Amino acid sequence: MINKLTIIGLGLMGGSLAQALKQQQAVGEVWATGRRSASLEKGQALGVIDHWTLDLAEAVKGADMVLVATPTLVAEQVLSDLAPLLEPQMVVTDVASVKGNIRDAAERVFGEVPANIVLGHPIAGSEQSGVEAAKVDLFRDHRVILTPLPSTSEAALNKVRAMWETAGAEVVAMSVEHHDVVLAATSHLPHVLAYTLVDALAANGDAAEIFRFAAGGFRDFTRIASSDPKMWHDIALANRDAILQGIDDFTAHLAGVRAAIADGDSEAITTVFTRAKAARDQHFLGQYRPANRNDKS
Ligand SMILES: NC(=O)C1=CN([C@@H]2O[C@H](COP(=O)(O)OP(=O)(O)OC[C@H]3O[C@@H](n4cnc5c(N)ncnc54)[C@H](O)[C@@H]3O)[C@@H](O)[C@H]2O)C=CC1
Ligand SMILES: O=C(O)C(=O)Cc1ccc(O)cc1
Repeated sequence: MINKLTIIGLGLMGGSLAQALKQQQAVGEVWATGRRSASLEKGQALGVIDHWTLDLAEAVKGADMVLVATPTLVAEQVLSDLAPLLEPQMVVTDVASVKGNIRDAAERVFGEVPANIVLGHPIAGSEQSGVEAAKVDLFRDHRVILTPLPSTSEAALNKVRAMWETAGAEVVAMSVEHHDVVLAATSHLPHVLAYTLVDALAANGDAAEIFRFAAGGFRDFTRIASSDPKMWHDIALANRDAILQGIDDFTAHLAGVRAAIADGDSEAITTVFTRAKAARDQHFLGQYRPANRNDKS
């Protein structure tokens, strides 16, 4: 049971968690704070939160759980704003899509990351944002990755784990480094590709004509290009090295496919397409689960 949950940055993530915890009667009161009153007022009107204030100190006073749910680069700043406000009972966690930059920011602020700060990332969401897009079951049957550090207390880790399990998620733990490499490949690179594909097509010729004749595949492939550009700007910079590696590996692979098409090399084209179909079908159609499979979306 959480007595007072404070959400810093009330949007899709924070709002959905608040709704899930309230539905399970697993939280006493939910407070939120942020830069502007509009989303906070909306959250209160929707019944997602009980109280709000623009004053960070008032918002977190007496809280036993603080959720940092701002865009990724803002979360770095929020951790340092929180430093003088930490109380012994308080557990602080976050939902940012990249973990290394926040861990590094916390080390700069605190020296060693305090035992009661548990970094985390729900692998669930959508291209929508804002508290009005919050969904009570957003995390149900999805994974949440926690990236505990040697300094993290077992009690704080268990409290964050229990919170996400109450929201219906399956919690897995991994290192910060592994998280950032895996998510660069499975989430960050696909978003970069979707944004770039749509931008390239829209810039090149008659965009309206292209979108008018787009089939379902184009819609499926590019849905995530409707995601919040500010959020993805932050992710691109926060996980720069792993994303650059992903772009380079992908570019080399694409060059191989380009060459096969240019050469009319049926065997090479068929090999790549067949291998990709088998890999995707095996994973998503559940025909087999690799022993080390440890992420799902
Ligand atoms: N949207 C998604 O599908 C997922 C998002 N995430 C991560 O969760 C975090 C939040 O994402 P969403 O809830 O989707 O975003 P959102 O845009 O719905 O909510 C973010 C909230 O933070 C507030 N905010 C912005 N700057 C602030 C500041 N300086 N101080 C206080 N509040 C501030 C915004 O006003 C907004 O209310 C991001 O770090 C994102 O990378 C993680 C998993 C999935
Ligand atoms: O919209 C989608 O399909 C997503 O991929 C949502 C998402 C966005 C950011 C994350 O860090 C995790 C999940």
